[in-house]
Amino acid sequence: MAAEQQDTAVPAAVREQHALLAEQVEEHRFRYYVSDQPVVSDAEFDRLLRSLEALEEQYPELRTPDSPTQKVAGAYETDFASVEHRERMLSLDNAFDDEELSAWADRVARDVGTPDFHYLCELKVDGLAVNLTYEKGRLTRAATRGDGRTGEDITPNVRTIAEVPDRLSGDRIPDVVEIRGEVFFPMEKFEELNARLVAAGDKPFANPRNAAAGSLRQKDPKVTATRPLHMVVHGIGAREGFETATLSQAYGLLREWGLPTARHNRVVSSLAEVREFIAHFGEHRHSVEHEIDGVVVKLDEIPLQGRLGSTARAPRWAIAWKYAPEEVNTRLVDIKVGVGRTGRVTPYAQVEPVTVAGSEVEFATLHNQEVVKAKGVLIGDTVVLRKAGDVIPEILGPVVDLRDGTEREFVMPAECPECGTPLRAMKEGDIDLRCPNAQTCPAQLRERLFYLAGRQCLDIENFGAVAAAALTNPLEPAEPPMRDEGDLFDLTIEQLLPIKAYVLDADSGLPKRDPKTGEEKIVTVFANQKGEPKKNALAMLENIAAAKERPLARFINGLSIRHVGPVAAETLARAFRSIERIEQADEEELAATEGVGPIIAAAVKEWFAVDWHQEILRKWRAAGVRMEEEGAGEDEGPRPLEGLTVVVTGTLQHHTRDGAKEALQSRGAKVTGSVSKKTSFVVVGENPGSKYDKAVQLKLPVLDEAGFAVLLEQGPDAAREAALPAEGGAAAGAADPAAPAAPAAEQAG
Ligand SMILES: NC(=O)c1ccc[n+]([C@@H]2O[C@H](COP(=O)([O-])OP(=O)(O)OC[C@H]3O[C@@H](n4cnc5c(N)ncnc54)[C@H](O)[C@@H]3O)[C@@H](O)[C@H]2O)c1
Ligand SMILES: [Zn+2]
Repeated sequence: MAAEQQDTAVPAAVREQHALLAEQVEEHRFRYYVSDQPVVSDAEFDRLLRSLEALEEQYPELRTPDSPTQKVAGAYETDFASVEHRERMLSLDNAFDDEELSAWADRVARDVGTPDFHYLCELKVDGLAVNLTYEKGRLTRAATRGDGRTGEDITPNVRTIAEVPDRLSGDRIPDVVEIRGEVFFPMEKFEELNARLVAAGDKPFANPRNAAAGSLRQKDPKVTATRPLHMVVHGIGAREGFETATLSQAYGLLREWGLPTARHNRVVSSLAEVREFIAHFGEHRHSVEHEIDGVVVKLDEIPLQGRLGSTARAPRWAIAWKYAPEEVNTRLVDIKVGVGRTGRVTPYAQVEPVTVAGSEVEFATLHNQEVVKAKGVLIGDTVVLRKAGDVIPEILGPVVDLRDGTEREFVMPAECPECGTPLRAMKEGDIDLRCPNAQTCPAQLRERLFYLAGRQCLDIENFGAVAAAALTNPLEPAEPPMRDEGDLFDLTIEQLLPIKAYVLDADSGLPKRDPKTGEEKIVTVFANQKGEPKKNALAMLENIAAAKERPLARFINGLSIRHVGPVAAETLARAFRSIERIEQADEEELAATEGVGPIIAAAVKEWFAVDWHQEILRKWRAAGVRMEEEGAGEDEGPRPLEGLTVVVTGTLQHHTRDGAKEALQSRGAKVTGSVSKKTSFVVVGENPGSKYDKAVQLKLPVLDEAGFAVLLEQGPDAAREAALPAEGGAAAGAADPAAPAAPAAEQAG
């Protein structure tokens, strides 16, 4: 069959198709290797190259030596002097699935002629290949790969990379050695670079790989020196005066000489272990210090590598396993803004839907207006979109070379898109703009409620985004059943039945339209066609009632107090045990609570100072919500230590730290982590730290374990008598009944 085809002439149409494809591939390579500004994603490029290969598979006549499939890309006239590599720099063959990987392994096993060989697994660094020549231990030349025989002389540029030693150190330095490696640009520095370029009126880069290439291939090495470039070594070329049995041993020597070898290499003896390595780094792709686009598997034994040899473009003893691409090119259709539950207004990108890393993406985060500017993206641009694992998709940068002049800059709106209130920064220096209309802005209200009902807070099943929107901002009736979250526990089925709302698209949040009439779809949200309650409406009400019993921390988290998330909520609940006591605590007490601090303390105080927030709590209480921890109510007996603030430090004999805390709290005392002049007592065990010194300095009553027992059993007055004599001449102060820690004086009211 194949033989027959070889004999038939290649049809003219196929020849033309081949020529067109070849030209496209060459053009993309030029943009990629020379301009550092590719216009298609790597995946798209790989597809083109593969279709070219497929054509040549079918019509082998087309596979001439000058076909792009037969060359290491990169023989171009550039601004750099050309230099010849002593030994060719090759590309790598790819495996895109397990079949291709095991086919390669089979070939290796067949051709090495011995069962005794090892695989060296390495990460495939996403950067650009560089060849370093060391002569008698001195770096004499650095070059790009070029076409594999001749590259560009970038020696002064490479010298600016801190990790690249000018002189090799240690013993056994060879007369000549070519070191191959990858220069990369760290992802976390990328946005900063583009911001600088855009501010200076220069072209931003589309992704870190292009930034690495563009930064290294600067005419002026001083510019290169300002870029945070790094290098990882992944191979050796020509060498005189040293030889090792395996590549992994060679890496060991390279490391001794001071070269930046890879940290994650592994030598294994079976394909199963290779697969494990591939799977492991597929999962932990982002825990590596550079971007990776795959794994390179090599035969470790150098003499066996020689036995397998190379094709015109790649060694037969190595293969590159490619991970699914995380970057795709797509069009930035629009930049919109969304309003969050604390009023923060954030721009986000709407792109032409694309599939990346296995899921369809239509939206990407842009954080804030400064980020939009820093990225240098315009509405209408082709952009590089990245989806790294489970992280929300982000836009890396624009493909500037595809602009046609119709692109426009994003302008942050001055008003809230949902309620029209002028936006502002809440504090001087805040980048984020907020809608200050916290109480009635439909977006904030909806988002707050959605959060309050969500998993982390009251966990009310059947109460999702649709219900939150329908209850606060329905089409009908005119008066919504919920003016704010205060009405949550008063909802009745009668209120729910008449509610009508748009059917919203889950992704865009916009009303869905009837495909035939083009009209927006409207539904009664909680009633069926007969006007009877839907099952999930009844379930929702039941779940709301049950949510009254949720732990205090869940309620605190659900209040959407700025800076108070689940962790701070948990801390506050544990320290104060009821909403009421949090409210009564003054700012300093709050701030002195371990895990709280001044920012949260101020935000909590601010929240309670707002009238309509108070109204929410009043309504909830009226509906029977307690918002306190078990045992924190009035019915728990006397609270002899009410109003005292106590610090415990050091190790106690008869109490664990938690036990001591519990004993104090159950008697009404507050236990804090830091000593201040408001502290009533400092309980000191063995090996106390600086808290003890501070207590002495502030002349506070200090209790040892016996004194602590007195405090628990007989109360503060007796404990003050039992306090340790203060050190260093302060004795009078500690014994003074007017010492600064009198509990009555510090009660906040
Ligand atoms: N977007 C575009 O327009 C465009 C154009 C041309 C090429 N490309 C992309 O460039 C790549 C093709 O380039 P290629 O021919 O250099 O092949 P390749 O990048 O797939 O593999 C060869 C290269 O991998 C590098 N490498 C990284 N880690 C390595 C390691 N541990 N061991 C050995 N080598 C390692 C080496 O520099 C080597 O030259 C593809 O990803 C392709 O999509 C994209
Ligand atoms: Zn608003």
